[in-house]
Amino acid sequence: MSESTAPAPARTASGSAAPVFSVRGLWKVFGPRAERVPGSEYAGLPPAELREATGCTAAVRDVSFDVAKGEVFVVMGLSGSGKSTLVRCLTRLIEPTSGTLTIDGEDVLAMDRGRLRELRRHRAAMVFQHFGLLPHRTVLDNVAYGLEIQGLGKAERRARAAELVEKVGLAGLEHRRPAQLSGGQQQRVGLARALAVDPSVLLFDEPFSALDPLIRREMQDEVVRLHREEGRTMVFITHDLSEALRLGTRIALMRDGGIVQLGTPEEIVGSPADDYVREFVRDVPREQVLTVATAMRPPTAGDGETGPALRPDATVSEAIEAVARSQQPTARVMDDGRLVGVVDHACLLDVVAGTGAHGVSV
Ligand SMILES: Nc1ncnc2c1ncn2[C@@H]1O[C@H](COP(=O)(O)OP(=O)(O)OP(=O)(O)O)[C@@H](O)[C@H]1O
Repeated sequence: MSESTAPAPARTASGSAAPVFSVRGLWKVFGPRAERVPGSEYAGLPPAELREATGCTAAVRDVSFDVAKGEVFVVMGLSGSGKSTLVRCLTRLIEPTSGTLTIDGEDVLAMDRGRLRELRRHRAAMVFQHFGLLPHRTVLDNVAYGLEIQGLGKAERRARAAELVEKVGLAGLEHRRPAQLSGGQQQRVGLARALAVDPSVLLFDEPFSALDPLIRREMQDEVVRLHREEGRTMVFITHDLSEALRLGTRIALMRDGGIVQLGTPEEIVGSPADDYVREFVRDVPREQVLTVATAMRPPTAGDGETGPALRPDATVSEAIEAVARSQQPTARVMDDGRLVGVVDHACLLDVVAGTGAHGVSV
């Protein structure tokens, strides 16, 4: 069966556990007397008019969401939509203008400097596009660095660092220096270093955008694998839709500082919230994102005896392959041994053509 483009790593039902981050009515306004903008008559103005009237830019505009424990929460949008500002607000690398923000139930806006340092070092580690590696240190020592500032003894931190170097696929390169590594390998060191402090959430700021496409794909697989193995919570910024669809448990699509849609890849592609989102996802191969649970029809008499069996979260593309291989007219969608629906040629083609109830009608 072919690999799905959205490899569903531990898709936690959002809201089922206490969220890691909880954000409500968050604003970040840059410019003179920024604090007068949220909640005022200026708040609803389009960006150009807001700038004209106040000299301010609302980089983040009244945003609310939860990041569920164990999910990969992707923040996606075009350049300038507010992604970096939003994610930097989460650890107050940028100070929000207004709103509320908690991590594991603790008020981030009330944290003093010491507590904030602790938050950034141990609880919410950031992986940047420019890896910020120490050039004179070896791979192993770069990874151990995060543990050094945590106060771990030398033997212990080298042992832990060696484990992580192995985990991100760099075994054998421990003693190289960053300049002796490729971009992808350097990014793996950055990843291992962030993992070293065992944070409750990893924040990625466009970490792979400088990598060439093949290496980028490899690094995405690495993130999926790490997420699958560890179930670690991740917030991942990207402007690349296919990366978002591949990695995201849920995607927040930003435009002009606001979130225009927040949903699973399947929801974003299958039910775009407005014309902007519809245009954004227009070229996505829907059959690789939509699942048979969305495409199926109820079983009728006679269905259910033949045809290949599929899980409800199998993609339509996997279903097409299964039906084609079996040369049966339908596939059965089975959940826990129970027949929950059937996909036939018409259901599958509707998704590909975007003509069914669940396709993106244009
Ligand atoms: N320090 C600042 N002062 C004034 N305006 C800023 C500042 N930082 C960001 N902005 C503005 O806020 C908006 C959002 O910027 P931000 O960098 O968050 O977007 P982004 O989606 O991360 O973009 P990119 O993908 O290009 O990194 C932009 O209009 C930007 O010009």
